[in-house]
Amino acid sequence: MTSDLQQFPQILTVAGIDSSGGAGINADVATAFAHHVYPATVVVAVTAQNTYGVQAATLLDAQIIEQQFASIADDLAIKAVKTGMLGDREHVEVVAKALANYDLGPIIIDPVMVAKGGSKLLTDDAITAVKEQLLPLATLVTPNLLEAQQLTGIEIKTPTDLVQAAKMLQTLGAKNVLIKGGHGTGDELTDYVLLADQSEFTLVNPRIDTIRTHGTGDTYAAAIASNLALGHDLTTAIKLAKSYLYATVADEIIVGHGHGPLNHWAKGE
Ligand SMILES: Nc1ncnc2c1ncn2[C@@H]1O[C@H](COP(=O)(O)OP(=O)(O)OP(=O)(O)O)[C@@H](O)[C@H]1O
Ligand SMILES: Cc1ncc(CO)c(N)n1
Repeated sequence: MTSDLQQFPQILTVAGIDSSGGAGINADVATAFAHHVYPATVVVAVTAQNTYGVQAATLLDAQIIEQQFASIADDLAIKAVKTGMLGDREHVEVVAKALANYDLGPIIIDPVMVAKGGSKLLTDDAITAVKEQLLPLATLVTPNLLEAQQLTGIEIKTPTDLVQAAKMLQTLGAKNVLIKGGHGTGDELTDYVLLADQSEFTLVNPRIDTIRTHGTGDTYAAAIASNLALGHDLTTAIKLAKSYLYATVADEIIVGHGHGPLNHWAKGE
């Protein structure tokens, strides 16, 4: 369905719900609202988790996932979409098929594999499906260091390895690549970006001394999607998202006893 009305900027997040509210769809929705962007959601998984870790997870039936996409596509005007926790091979395939079927704008693939407490959010046999079916659709893929290693088979120890891995992700079909450095060691964290035109840049920030980093990856990708929906180009969208993310980590709120959630009020706009 189309409309001539000037529609409010809308994004879609395709991911899992976090019962403790800090990661997954919950983080994406908070991020979108903080950007004055409207978030629609396709729920793939429901998790029982808290700031200590993930206690249980259930994946929804393919049929209701397909219907959520259809319902949204029939009515809303989605300007950018991001994926997060997809769970297993079957669900990666269902989501890839839907993303290929509907025009939802730029596609940001956050290839979520492991939660902060160490629980697996994607089965090992799904990694091939991510490579073969999701990466070719990706406007941007946003792996952390471990995910980049899993997807490329390249052990990332040096800056040269990082560039190699990013190039490999492009060879696998992702147009633009952002490898996040949150799992790096040292006082500075470096994200590496390789764009479709082969230009590159890094984003460097001091490591904030906090354990309250639940949902950083989700928030980053959702902020990029929100900025794209607002009309920013990809480079600007990434830089603004990084600045938003940094503020949400720096100005911590105390929720729970472990890896607590981010402060989505930090920018206060
Ligand atoms: N302690 C910290 N201080 C400042 N920035 C951080 C910190 N931890 C993570 N970040 C930033 O958060 C972003 C996401 O990093 P990370 O590599 O941890 O992603 P992720 O593993 O996908 O996150 P998640 O565990 O939420 O899935 C990076 O840009 C990183 O620099
Ligand atoms: C539902 C969900 N998605 C993603 C992550 C990773 O941040 C998490 N912990 N939980």
